Amino acid sequence: MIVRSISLDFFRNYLHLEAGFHPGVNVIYGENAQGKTNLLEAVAYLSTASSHRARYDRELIQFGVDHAFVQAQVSARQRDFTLEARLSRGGRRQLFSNGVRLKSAGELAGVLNTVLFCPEDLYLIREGALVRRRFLDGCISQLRPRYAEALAEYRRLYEHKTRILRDGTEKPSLLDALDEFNLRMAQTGAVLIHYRAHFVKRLREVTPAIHLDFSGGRERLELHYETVKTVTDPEAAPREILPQLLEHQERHRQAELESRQCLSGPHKDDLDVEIDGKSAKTFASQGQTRTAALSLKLACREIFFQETGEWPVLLLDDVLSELDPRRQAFVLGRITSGQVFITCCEDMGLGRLREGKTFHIHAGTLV
Ligand SMILES: Nc1ncnc2c1ncn2[C@@H]1O[C@H](COP(=O)(O)OP(=O)(O)OP(=O)(O)O)[C@@H](O)[C@H]1O
Repeated sequence: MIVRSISLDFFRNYLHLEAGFHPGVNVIYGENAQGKTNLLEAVAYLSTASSHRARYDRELIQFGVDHAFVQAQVSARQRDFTLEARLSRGGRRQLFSNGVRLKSAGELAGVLNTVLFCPEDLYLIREGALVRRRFLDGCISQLRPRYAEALAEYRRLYEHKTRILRDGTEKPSLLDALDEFNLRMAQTGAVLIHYRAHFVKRLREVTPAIHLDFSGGRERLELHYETVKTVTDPEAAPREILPQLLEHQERHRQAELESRQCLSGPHKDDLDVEIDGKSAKTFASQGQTRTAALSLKLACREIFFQETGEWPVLLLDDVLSELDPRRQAFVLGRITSGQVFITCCEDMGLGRLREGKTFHIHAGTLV
């Protein structure tokens, strides 16, 4: 899939931008705080309807303005699409594909897939479980619209149940709804566990070989999906997982009431990474955890290709300058096909690696 061009209005620090891209490598360089990441963020938004660094859509709208528009011409599945996002400070965002309003964000991923890689991702292994869950959720949501819907539903239920537990002591009648919320969370949670287990299975097929190659044949990487303890087979059908989740909830009922927190469910899942049989989070060096994080991201890109038959658009935001020359060479050697956007502070001559185009961004304009 290829983003042929983009047009931005009032998006972050861009008053108006029109840019045509190369199907190969697009290097975007400029000084700090000029709008390089904002441009990648706009491309990513058209595939996930979310931003890796904004909590709310309104953060993407230019200061002092009420609306922002992002539009791109995309080629995918041998067809051309015009994808558009209209953001509004007061109202709901609207998404369009070829002028037709989309019902859900998941429909964008049916056209455009992106894999974004930024310096924070280098801490994927070291940080808490939340970042690894986000990594899994981001990948699976793009591949499986049903997962994205279940995830959104689970988040809504989680927020609601948390409020019930928090306010239940002062207002005991709220607790009457607890059983209903437990059942719905277990039903939706079973779907999440099933999809996560299958995606981790794919990661286990692809990532170790990349990591072995990356570490010069020295390190063996293993991945384990960790979920609710009572689930015996996370790859099983959701209906088989459901009673096991209900059992876990029941066992933790009292503890949830006492702590006023949701303690049972896949919102505590983790992806455990081991290098040579030892937990990478606890024992691996900084270099090893970086290599493992890069391997996971590159594996994700390859799984997208296997699933869709097309390379997702790769967005490398400032990540190359964070890597030593050997890791830089490995990453660049691995991405010999598909469209890539690379941001950096100076023209590193990366465009010469493959055919491409170089853009100089200054103060939200193309120089
Ligand atoms: N909603 C907004 N409206 C206007 N400007 C914004 C908005 N959000 C962010 N900015 C500004 O956009 C500018 C550019 O941000 P961006 O993150 O794209 O920089 P960058 O070129 O990637 O820099 P760096 O190399 O430091 O990562 C910043 O100065 C920031 O203040």
